[in-house]
Amino acid sequence: MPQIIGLTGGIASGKSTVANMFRDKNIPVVDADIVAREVVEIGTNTYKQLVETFGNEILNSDRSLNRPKLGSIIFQDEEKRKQLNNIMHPAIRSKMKEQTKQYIEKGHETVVMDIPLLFESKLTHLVDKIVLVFVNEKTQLKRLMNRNELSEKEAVDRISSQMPLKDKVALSHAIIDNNDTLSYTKQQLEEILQEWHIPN
Ligand SMILES: CC(C)(COP(=O)(O)OP(=O)(O)OC[C@H]1O[C@@H](n2cnc3c(N)ncnc32)[C@H](O)[C@@H]1O)[C@@H](O)C(=O)NCCC(=O)NCCS
Ligand SMILES: Nc1ncnc2c1ncn2[C@@H]1O[C@H](COP(=O)(O)OP(=O)(O)OP(=O)(O)O)[C@@H](O)[C@H]1O
Repeated sequence: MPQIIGLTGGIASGKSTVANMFRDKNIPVVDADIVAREVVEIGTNTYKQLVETFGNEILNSDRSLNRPKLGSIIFQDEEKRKQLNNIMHPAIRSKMKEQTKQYIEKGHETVVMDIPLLFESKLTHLVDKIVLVFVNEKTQLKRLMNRNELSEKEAVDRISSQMPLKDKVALSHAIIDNNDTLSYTKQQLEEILQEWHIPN
């Protein structure tokens, strides 16, 4: 039986970093953030619904989606975030399921679904096992501000839009502590794969 691993965490906790470690082991990853970009390409249904709901102000001059602008709207307004989620999540979910199915049909025994909002969006039924990438609040804030060049307020807004990472711990089957070096993170991943009898 193929095994689907759900990879989750909080914003800037290190999911993409760990996802790349899976890819290095030839375990394919279906990434919700990448799929979320595909479903809003100009002309898609999702794109049209977003423009209808949020107006032309969320577009760049070439009519592509202005991501920082949309982010600044939805991360500080729960109602607007819900509207965005209602428009985008069904499309993201069905495309992710399709991509996962394709990897399994190609013969992969293990596929990773990287889903930041796995718990918030109640998607745990899509996966067999859950790996949580964990960082403490201080590290999370610092890495998010550095990576996205956000002010402290903007970064705190983004972190607060998700379930607190510490509440995700008890809901996960394995935890990777990513506060430390990348080699320590990789070592923990290898231990989990061994414990779950996943060849790597
Ligand atoms: C608002 C958008 C355009 C901002 O784009 P931006 O390039 O700044 O961020 P990016 O897409 O790289 O997302 C970064 C992280 O933000 C967090 N995040 C994104 N969307 C949401 C959301 N609706 N609620 C809570 N956290 C979110 C996730 O941890 C994600 O990994 C973008 O995040 C988006 O399209 N969000 C809606 C789709 C979604 O919910 N994606 C999350 C995975 S299902
Ligand atoms: N162990 C580590 N040591 C130092 N920096 C790290 C470590 N792990 C990740 N980072 C850095 O922290 C930032 C966040 O990591 P990453 O992009 O992997 O997180 P993410 O969970 O995928 O984020 P998002 O939810 O926003 O997609 C990146 O700039 C990354 O280079």
